[in-house]
Amino acid sequence: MNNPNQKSFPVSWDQFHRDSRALAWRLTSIGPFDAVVAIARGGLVPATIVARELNIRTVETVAVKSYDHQNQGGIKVLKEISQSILDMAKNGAKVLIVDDLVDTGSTARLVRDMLPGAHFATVYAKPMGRELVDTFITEVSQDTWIFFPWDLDVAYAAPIGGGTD
Ligand SMILES: O=P(O)(O)OC[C@H]1O[C@H](OP(=O)(O)OP(=O)(O)O)[C@H](O)[C@@H]1O
Ligand SMILES: O=c1[nH]c(=O)c2nc[nH]c2[nH]1
Ligand SMILES: [Mg+2]
Repeated sequence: MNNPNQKSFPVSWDQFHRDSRALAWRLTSIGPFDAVVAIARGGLVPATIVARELNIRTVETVAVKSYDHQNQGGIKVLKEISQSILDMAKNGAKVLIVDDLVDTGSTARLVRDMLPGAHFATVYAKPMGRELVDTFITEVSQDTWIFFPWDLDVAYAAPIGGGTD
């Protein structure tokens, strides 16, 4: 269930672009990478930005679903990593896995097992999953829900001091 004491961290498109670029900067000293694997859906946006900045043209997806809105359900792999990428990795290619965030770490654990030698990068990380990520940009507390720009709309905000404007 949604936790009423949960803090919220809304992220704008502009901020997400800047944070994803910062991730790309941090990865320049670790690469070069031969391929990117984006964890769909949330990892698609940062993976596109990172692949563009690092000039990586081979982009693969693995689709994992763990949450229905803010509720964590059973984790499901909806699309596996293609055999050609698994073969590349086995033959020594450097593969970068990208997701938007790591929370409990269950998605990261699952995908890391598919590509044990790959570098795992996320834009945001919560403490429970942080150890599973090789590179991330911003840590938020475990009781914070990150609202991504693709899940948001512009809406009226009541004045901080109460009442209406
Ligand atoms: O560390 P965890 O507790 O596993 O949570 C992190 C995962 O949860 C979200 O994906 P979600 O399953 O909501 O699917 P989506 O990417 O399609 O939004 C997010 O994009 C991460 O992939
Ligand atoms: O949009 C999201 N924000 C989060 O904080 C989160 N944690 C797991 N899955 C998540 N999705
Ligand atoms: Mg996801």
